[in-house]
Amino acid sequence: MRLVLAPMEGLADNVMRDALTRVPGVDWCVSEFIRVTGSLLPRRTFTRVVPELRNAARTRSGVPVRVQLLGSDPVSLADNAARAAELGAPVVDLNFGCPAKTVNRHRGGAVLLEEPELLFQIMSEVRKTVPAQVPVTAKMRLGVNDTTPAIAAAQALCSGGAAELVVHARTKQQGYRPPAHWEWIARIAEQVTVPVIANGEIWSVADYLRCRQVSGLQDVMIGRGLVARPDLALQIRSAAGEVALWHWADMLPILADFFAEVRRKVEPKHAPGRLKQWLGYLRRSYPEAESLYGELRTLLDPDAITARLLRPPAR
Ligand SMILES: Cc1cc2nc3c(=O)[nH]c(=O)nc-3n(C[C@H](O)[C@H](O)[C@H](O)COP(=O)(O)O)c2cc1C
Repeated sequence: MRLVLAPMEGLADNVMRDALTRVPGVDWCVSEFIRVTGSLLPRRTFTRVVPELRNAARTRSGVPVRVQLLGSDPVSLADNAARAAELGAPVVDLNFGCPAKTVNRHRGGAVLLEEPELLFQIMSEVRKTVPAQVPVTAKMRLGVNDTTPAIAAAQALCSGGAAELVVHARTKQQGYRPPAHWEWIARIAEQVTVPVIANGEIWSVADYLRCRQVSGLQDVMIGRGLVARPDLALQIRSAAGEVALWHWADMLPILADFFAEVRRKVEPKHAPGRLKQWLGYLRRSYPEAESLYGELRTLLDPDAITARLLRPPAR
């Protein structure tokens, strides 16, 4: 079983990846996408989005981080993929799932799913250019407005040389609206010869088990579910899958460190917002997060927030 932290631009940055991988259970992370628009990007662009490249492409807890690129031009994607590999990316991942309007308008992300020939060209050019020992993988949705392109897109990516596919089981039009259509992951997996990883709407062990049953796959990528429940991978790994192995008190030092890192790396005016963003997810899983989230409205002084996080729980 492989459990992966999903790439999430603006949410799972390196500070969040560091925090989430302090809880055991995640096999690897995928970086936020690096947008490739035609030129060879400077090395600093890669290390800005993926600072882990300076740490042998690992989070502080030693979990590998793969580098994700987004674009539509085969040659410049290939050149930038080769640069990512040269900088130490263990795997280069290509994003064919982004639904963002500006990205799609510039022919990137999910819209390319309707162009299997271009998908093939991109993947083969990138595969040809990146050193053979560095796998190239892809992340896709099921289509743009409907699922018609799903199988052809997956096959094109695999024929082009993708070593693995992550399938986010929704179309672009479905955005992030539940449910995720895991049955489509099974259909795709039947039609390709590379390993497939299931993705979409796994928030609990029960969701994982249902996804496994419907998709027929053990390996999953989890995004928002891990932000909301940082021990979800650990729970899934626990034999019964029902015991909470991580408690709210275990989260507090991680939250305090996360906030300290955010204060070091993010503009001060955005720092409390970042903590609030995470607490917004955590309160789905931990009732204790609710009061902290409520207090943040009045508690905008960063030192007070840190002190509050580290205060021993009331008896
Ligand atoms: C805030 C946010 C940002 C995202 N950014 C990316 C991204 O940079 N690259 C990518 O391939 N997918 C991105 N995604 C999609 C996720 O990787 C994942 O496919 C999606 O959230 C479904 O998984 P989940 O239900 O487990 O969250 C993003 C999702 C969210 C919510």
